[in-house]
Amino acid sequence: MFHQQRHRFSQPPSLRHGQVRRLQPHHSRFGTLWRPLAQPPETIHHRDLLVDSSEHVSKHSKRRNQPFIAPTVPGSADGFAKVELKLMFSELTFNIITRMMAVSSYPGDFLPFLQWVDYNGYIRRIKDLGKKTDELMQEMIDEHRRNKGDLSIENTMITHLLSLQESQPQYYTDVIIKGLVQVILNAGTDTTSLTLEWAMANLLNNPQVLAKVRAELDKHIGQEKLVEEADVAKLPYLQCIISETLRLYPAAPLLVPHSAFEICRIGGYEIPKDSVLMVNAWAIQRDPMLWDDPTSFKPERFEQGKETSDLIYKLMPFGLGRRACPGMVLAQHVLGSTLGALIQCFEWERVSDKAIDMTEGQGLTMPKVEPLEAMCKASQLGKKLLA
Ligand code: HEM
Repeated sequence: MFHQQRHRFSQPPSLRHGQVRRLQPHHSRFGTLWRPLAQPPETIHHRDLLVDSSEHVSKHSKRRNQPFIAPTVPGSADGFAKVELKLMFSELTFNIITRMMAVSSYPGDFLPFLQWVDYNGYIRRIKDLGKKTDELMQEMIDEHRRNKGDLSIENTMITHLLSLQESQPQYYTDVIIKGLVQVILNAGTDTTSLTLEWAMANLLNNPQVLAKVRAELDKHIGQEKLVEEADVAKLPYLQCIISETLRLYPAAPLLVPHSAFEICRIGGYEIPKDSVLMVNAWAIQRDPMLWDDPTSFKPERFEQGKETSDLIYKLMPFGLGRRACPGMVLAQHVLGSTLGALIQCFEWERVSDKAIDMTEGQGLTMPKVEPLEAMCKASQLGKKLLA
């Protein structure tokens, strides 16, 4: 019997790029926060995150007292349960980014903003939402100001920006800080959650790949402990799956527009000064001149020793050069540990025998037209953690 419920989960913030530290819960007036352990082993411990998610409430004040939500999928301990992954991944990445910026989690306040597409009253709605978003971000800043010196917020992005405001008040105004917060939110959430969705869709359509990565996880991590961020380095096939997903489904298929400061030559073409240049990474990453069997999902192509020459010029999901994505390392940590944990904790199947529809939708980022749903059943470790 399938359980048709929707579930959500989230994780703690990854820390600054490349920095991986173990977190411990700290109960403060902001709710349950996660702070680095005084003594590393330098890793985030997912087991610490498994806390009750049943109290997901919409009131802003109440949500603040809520701990992190973990991958709890009711029904999955007894058999296969249906789960909508798109929503889960959106909340997960949104929580990670907001916690990195401000510790608290604000998905309910922002989700309407992410879902504003509507035919009627478009401009008015955008203005209203812009105002609400601005108020919410101003509140994040004011709250940090009121609680200056509080250890629980000492390492958030907003705290660092406010300290820059003290030394350079003309530049780091509240408006600039809100702009930076907004940029990170926009750039970091959708991209990561869409990539997770594409990766899971590919795994569900390629059960042999899923079986192979499960074997890798069993061999290197086992069912006694949950995969941690630091373990991802020991899981080359999982990393190949992430590369292959980003090759076929780059979240920003045209990267972002670049402008030429000077005349330059690219691929034999002269690019006039001030031209706006769009790079079609999607096409380059599927170019039959560059890749064997380019449209097939084959993580093996990235296995050691293969595809090393010129890889940097033909695989560019994070862009290249000095304006390349600054969130790349963070994204890779989140993608690796989230996919690893999902594969370790659950068996996965499609909702029907039909292959998952991989049609790409439109947008600044590249969504999957059909939001991904799947059936999952808790593994031995999953059951233990959910118990
Ligand atoms: C799978 C996840 C992600 C993908 C595929 C991705 C991809 C990209 C791409 C293609 C660009 C433009 C690069 C260029 O101009 O050539 C970009 C820029 C950017 N990304 Fe990401 N990104 C991801 C995750 C993140 C995360 C997690 C963050 C932050 C927490 C982030 C923050 C940014 C920022 C701030 C920029 C603008 C950089 C600039 O203009 O100098 N991204 N990203």
